[in-house]
Amino acid sequence: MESLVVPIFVLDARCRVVVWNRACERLTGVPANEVLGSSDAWRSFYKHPRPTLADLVVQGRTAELSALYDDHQRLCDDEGNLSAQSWCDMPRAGRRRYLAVDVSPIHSEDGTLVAVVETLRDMTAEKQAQIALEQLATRDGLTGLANRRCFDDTLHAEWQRALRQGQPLSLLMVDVDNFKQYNDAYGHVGGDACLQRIAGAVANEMRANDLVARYGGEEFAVILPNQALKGAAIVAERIRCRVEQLRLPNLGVGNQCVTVSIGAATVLAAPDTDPAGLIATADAALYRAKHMGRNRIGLTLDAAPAAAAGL
Ligand SMILES: Nc1nc2c(ncn2[C@@H]2O[C@H](COP(=O)(O)OP(=O)(O)OP(=O)(O)O)[C@@H](O)[C@H]2O)c(=O)[nH]1
Repeated sequence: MESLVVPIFVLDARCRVVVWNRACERLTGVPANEVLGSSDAWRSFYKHPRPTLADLVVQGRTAELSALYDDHQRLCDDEGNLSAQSWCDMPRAGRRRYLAVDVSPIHSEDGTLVAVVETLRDMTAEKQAQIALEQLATRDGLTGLANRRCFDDTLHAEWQRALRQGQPLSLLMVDVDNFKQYNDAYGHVGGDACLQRIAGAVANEMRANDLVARYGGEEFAVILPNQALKGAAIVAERIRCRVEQLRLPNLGVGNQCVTVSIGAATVLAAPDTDPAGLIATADAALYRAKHMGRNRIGLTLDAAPAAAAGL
């Protein structure tokens, strides 16, 4: 076990470390003589007290697996072997690592647990690649906001939730004013930088449950779950002000600064309606805001959904 290339440690039936091989020393940065005999294996992996997978098995606390690991499974041989994955702080190695760990209990002939062997695999590179792929699939490359696909999926999910819970759902469509002129004055690269500043300003106004996405081109969409039209209008006004306060000059339009127009709509989801209707209502409100001179908020004029949302 000592010279195996796979990092391994073993706990006895009182959670004391009885084996800590060289590969485990290399992975954790903790020499064997510091941990052998102690019940502190966790310190090599985590900043704050919590059991290792081997501790959980020794202590019969496997009910806590879901709370402590991103993912876990019982291996199919059904001899009590478990596998789990999570991020570990690795305080002594000085770098966070994503570890996949397997544990195998060892029993005496009479069935008494005598030790638990834990093997570790460093899956950091694979996990980072997976996160990067997920980012690519859901993020807009220019602004880092959620992309259109993520917006569509989230709106659908929030719609279903609003339907189940009978709560209002609001949507803002945010469109940069006179952006063609901006591009003409500053070039496409300048236009891109402007979109990034606006994306940052919009994202700053959001709460944890809201989603801000790049809907396309110079248009952003904001999903506000469980938000009535009055609240949506307040958020919209904050976004409008925030962008105005960036004071990004738009030389293409005289002395004006870059501004946005926003269409806001709210519905109470019902089985005979769909998210496309909410988008259309917010789009119509945006169109009115543009028509009335830009740099303003358009609220839904659709009496039916407004009334249904208790507004
Ligand atoms: N730089 C840059 N420009 C973009 C991008 N996507 C769309 N645009 C530009 O955004 C401009 C949108 O122009 P219009 O649809 O006429 O809208 P507008 O000039 O903002 O006018 P209003 O919306 O009526 O205020 C076009 O010139 C597009 O080329 C992008 O990713 N980067």
